Amino acid sequence: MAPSLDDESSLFNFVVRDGNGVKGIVDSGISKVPRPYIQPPAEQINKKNASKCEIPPIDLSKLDGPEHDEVANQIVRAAETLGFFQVVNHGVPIQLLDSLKQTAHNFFGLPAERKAVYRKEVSPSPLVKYGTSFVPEKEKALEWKDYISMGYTNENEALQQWPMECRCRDVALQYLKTSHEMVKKLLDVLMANLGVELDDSNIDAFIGKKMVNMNFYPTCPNPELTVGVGRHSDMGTLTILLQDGIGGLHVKVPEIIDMEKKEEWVEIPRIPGALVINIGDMLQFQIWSNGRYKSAEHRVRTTSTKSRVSIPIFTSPRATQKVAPLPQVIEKDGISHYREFLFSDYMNSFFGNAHDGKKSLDFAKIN
Ligand SMILES: O=C(O)CCC(=O)C(=O)O
Ligand SMILES: [Fe+2]
Repeated sequence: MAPSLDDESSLFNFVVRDGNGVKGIVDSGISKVPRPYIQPPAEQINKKNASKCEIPPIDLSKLDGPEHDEVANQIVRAAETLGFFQVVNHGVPIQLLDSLKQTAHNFFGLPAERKAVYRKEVSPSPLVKYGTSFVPEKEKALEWKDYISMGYTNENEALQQWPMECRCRDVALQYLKTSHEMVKKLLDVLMANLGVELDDSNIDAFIGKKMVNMNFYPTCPNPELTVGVGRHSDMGTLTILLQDGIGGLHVKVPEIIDMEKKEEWVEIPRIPGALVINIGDMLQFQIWSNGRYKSAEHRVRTTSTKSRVSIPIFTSPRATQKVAPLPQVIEKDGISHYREFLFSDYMNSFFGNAHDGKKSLDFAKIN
């Protein structure tokens, strides 16, 4: 039944509690966004303001050849400046990227009751969660996004617990497997630059946990008033993101001395076959690198023309991992900008609050 969009508590129940999501609102045939989705003016995104981020994609296949050092430098430089870059020839089959996008559209196209069984409160698995917005109970304005997330620590668990609906489990597992070598290579380069050698004994401390999300941003009648995702940085180590041809991922150029457009929002261009890589808070490495690598603030604009999907893999330490700036880095810097903490405490703080730019890092900052 169509919700009464004027009554905010019945709208909330329809979207969040009953699992209809934003998709349900759009399917009910609205011509303007309901009030709870209208962002305060400071958070609204003016499309005309965002210029394209012109940095060319990095060819990862060259890491294995004579141009290794040059490519490694490009990766380090990107991590130290924008905190975002794109890669091509990354080893994930292009056909699989197409299947992932199609699967995401198929899954969110299912009737609400088939998706609602994975809502956190009723999900048959603690690894699998279907939801909408980010932390709807805490947000002043809701985000125009539905998602399903699938946590991964080992293959058996994933095979048994991930949803088989629309082949979600199979394509997401393939995505994880075929991207693992690339993640290792990127981490290897970024760690080597900090003086840390990555091997089988320490890699889990950095990427022992992974999560594949499928994000769905339905068409929005008033893109200028809403956000798909509000300003945030990712909390983990490295994020690998597949976006489609719609666009709308905006990144804030950090306040650093030698880059044009600082403090401005730039849009990450859509490059067919490319994957977007970004640095998360841990890696900001911010923490492990003592702030040398940047976990950039980003957000997503909605559009009125077509629904958009994106499929990130979030890599992070396991919940029980202690995290602090690396001794090799402290020795060089002579000062530590972050205290030691348990990763589960950082996660609780991150998921316990609405998106608020880079405030998440305050949890660990030493002032
Ligand atoms: O959809 C996108 O392009 C980005 C999504 C994002 O930032 C996130 O899920 O953390
Ligand atoms: Fe993000």
